[in-house]
Amino acid sequence: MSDPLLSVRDLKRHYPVRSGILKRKRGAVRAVDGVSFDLQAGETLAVVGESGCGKSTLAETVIGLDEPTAGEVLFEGEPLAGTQSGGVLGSLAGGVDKAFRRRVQMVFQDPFSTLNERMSVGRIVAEPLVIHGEREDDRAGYVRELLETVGLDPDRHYDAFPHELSGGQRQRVGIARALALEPDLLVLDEPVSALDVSVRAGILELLRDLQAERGLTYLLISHDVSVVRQVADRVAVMYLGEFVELGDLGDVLDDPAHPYTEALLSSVPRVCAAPDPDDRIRLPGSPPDPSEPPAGCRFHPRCHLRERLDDEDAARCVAEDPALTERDAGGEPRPGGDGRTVACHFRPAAVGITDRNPRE
Ligand SMILES: Nc1ncnc2c1ncn2[C@@H]1O[C@H](COP(=O)(O)OP(=O)(O)OP(=O)(O)O)[C@@H](O)[C@H]1O
Repeated sequence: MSDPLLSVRDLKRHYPVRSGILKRKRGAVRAVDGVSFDLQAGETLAVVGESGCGKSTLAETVIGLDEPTAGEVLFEGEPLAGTQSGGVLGSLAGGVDKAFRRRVQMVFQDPFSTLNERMSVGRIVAEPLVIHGEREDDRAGYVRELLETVGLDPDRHYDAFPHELSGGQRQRVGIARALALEPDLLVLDEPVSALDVSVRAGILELLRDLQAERGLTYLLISHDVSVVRQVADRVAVMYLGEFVELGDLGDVLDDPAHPYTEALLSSVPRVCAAPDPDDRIRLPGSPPDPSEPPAGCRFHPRCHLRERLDDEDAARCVAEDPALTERDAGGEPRPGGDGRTVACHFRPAAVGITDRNPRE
């Protein structure tokens, strides 16, 4: 396998919590707290998790919109300034970073707030070209081509303003703008969650077609497992700033190995049938405060599996922070390979649990 397009190593983004007149630092919100992954060219990795688990912070830190507290981001094997070996992000100066800024673009969640209402569609899509001094000779013609590529009508939409467009059309404008500099990697932050259900399928189909035609690589951020299922090749499940499971789409979604993944999925309707309410795993309470994550496994206070462990094993969940370790498809530890990784000390089979649902 060739080198990954993007590698993220132990990335952290902590926001200081300050209080008092002197605004002294009292602690830190650990929004992203030691995340690592590789992204191969042409693949889609989805990051899924509940609201507040750190997905958007991860996306923004990876793309350089936010400054990492620690860790490293490598693009085609080269570390970026602003991550561990490069110093402060404000000085994005090196050649790698200039290239990175062109080759990595973001599609934002809300096409209603991210398009400049005072600019025409043609100007919005051309803006990255203007900033980078690109295609001065035939900018308008190229922008018209881009509009066609994303399913808009250049004759109708080039001179239109955002308020004249539907939500789906606005998101198509956002995608055209992101494509203008011919990037390799698109970071898609909840690309359809602000849209009506009826237009979501069209946008997801467009993203799939663009990937097939242009060989694009996607980092998809979503809280919606049904969206992830339609687009992703691999899935990372995020909880309280950490990845708890990472693996191929089918492995993770059809046979989750981490109890949090099980709980997250048990509330999601399958394609044909809604889940039987009695089969759901109920996640008690809400996620803990990310400025004071629980000791040991961060999921342990809400874990349905832990309730079924004997005292000695249950104490391990509180005492030890499990690392993401390699497992085989059945969730058992294995020596090496590039399969799925899971951060949990236990597998139900290993502790004699066959029915993981704690209802009875
Ligand atoms: N600028 C900031 N200052 C302080 N805390 C922040 C800041 N941005 C995010 N946070 C906190 O970091 C944690 C992760 O937030 P983030 O927005 O990344 O989560 P998310 O999974 O994308 O959630 P959502 O889908 O609701 O946006 C949250 O507890 C949030 O309150």
